[in-house]
Amino acid sequence: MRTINVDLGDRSYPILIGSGLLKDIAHYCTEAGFSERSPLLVVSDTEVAPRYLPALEEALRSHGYTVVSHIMTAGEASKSLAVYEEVMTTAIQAGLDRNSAVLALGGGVVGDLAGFVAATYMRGIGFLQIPTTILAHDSSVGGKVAVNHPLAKNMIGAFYQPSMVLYDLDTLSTLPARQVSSGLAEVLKHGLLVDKEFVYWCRDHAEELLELNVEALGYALERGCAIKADVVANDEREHGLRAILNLGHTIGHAIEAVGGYGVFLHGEAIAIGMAGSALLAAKLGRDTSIYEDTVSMLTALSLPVRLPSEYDEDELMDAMMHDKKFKEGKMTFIVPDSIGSVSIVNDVQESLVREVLAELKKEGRPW
Ligand SMILES: NC(=O)c1ccc[n+]([C@@H]2O[C@H](COP(=O)([O-])OP(=O)(O)OC[C@H]3O[C@@H](n4cnc5c(N)ncnc54)[C@H](O)[C@@H]3O)[C@@H](O)[C@H]2O)c1
Ligand SMILES: O=C(O)C(=O)C[C@@H](O)[C@H](O)[C@H](O)COP(=O)(O)O
Ligand SMILES: [Zn+2]
Repeated sequence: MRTINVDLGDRSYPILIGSGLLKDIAHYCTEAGFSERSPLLVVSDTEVAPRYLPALEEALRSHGYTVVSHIMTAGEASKSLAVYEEVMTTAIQAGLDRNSAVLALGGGVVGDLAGFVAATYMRGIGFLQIPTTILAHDSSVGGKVAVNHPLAKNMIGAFYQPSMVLYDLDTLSTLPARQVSSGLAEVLKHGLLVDKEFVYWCRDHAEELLELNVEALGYALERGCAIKADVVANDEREHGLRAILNLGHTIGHAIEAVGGYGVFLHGEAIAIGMAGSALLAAKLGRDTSIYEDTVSMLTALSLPVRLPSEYDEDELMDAMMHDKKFKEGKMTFIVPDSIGSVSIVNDVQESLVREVLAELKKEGRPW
């Protein structure tokens, strides 16, 4: 088993990555301090629950826990205030109390929504993340929990750390290929931020990663989680450094909101956004090889790097004005300086962003 600690003082917690962890769920709940006298709420979705929920419930009940489960429709469209209210109704009807906990069994959609329920039910109860997608190595760590507003991603949320992240690699074997690539976009992102060697390792092991080779995947998730944990430990509430985790997200979130949630998967939208950030880097005087390398690595992971022509640039610009880094009338972008190093650039000219969007729609090299 691989263990990474998220170092946040009295809110520190471990990320456990390994095979077969779910059968010991009751042990981990006890370790997290969850009481057997208060009901637990498991939140999952219609793809994950049939595969992994019955065994999880049984393992908890056989150790004396009372469990109630809420199964939401799979997909990004469920990350909404309406579904949040439905889960809250389940929690209230099941009699969850202040010593209860929410267990998020699923990908980032389940984790973000269930975490927001945990953060707000009776002003905060216990929370355990059980990620089942590659992408969720990112979403389960760091405590950003939220639901979407139709006009902007993750607009309604909180910072609320889990007590533990329990990453059972066995669950990843049932992921569809498109979800594998989407998750690898955020793995690559973590490398692009701070670790050039890891980026090239990802490129060299792209095939193994896409085939879900357990050794390669275990290492990639451990490295991705470790990079994220380190950034979060240094700037939990995004006063500065943490903004780098948003590489590709200014454009990516706009694509998700404008196209409709779930049309492009989160990792796919972020892949196009990272290609856009690399184009912006070139416009700001960085080496064009950053764009070439970024695009070739995204392509190796079967990720999109082009924006479909029907995406309206005015609508995308409007959506970007709702980005959380749009402050005091200024657009901030995370811009690569080289592979494995980025800067936070404030006050990016709107005209440059429009040029990037136009070029993202074109086939072939922009120069
Ligand atoms: N909180 C954060 O810091 C953070 C970080 C990154 C992304 N996010 C959010 O995460 C979300 C995307 O996460 P995601 O890609 O995991 O999406 P997701 O939760 O929708 O999961 C993707 C799809 O895979 C299915 N699935 C999940 N596990 C499976 C398994 N083991 N086998 C078969 N199918 C499985 C799901 O049912 C879903 O259809 C976005 O909403 C994004 O904004 C949050
Ligand atoms: O944890 C972070 O910080 C991130 O930015 C990670 C992102 O991958 C993630 O998509 C996050 O939800 C975006 O946050 P937001 O504050 O831009 O909504
Ligand atoms: Zn993301």
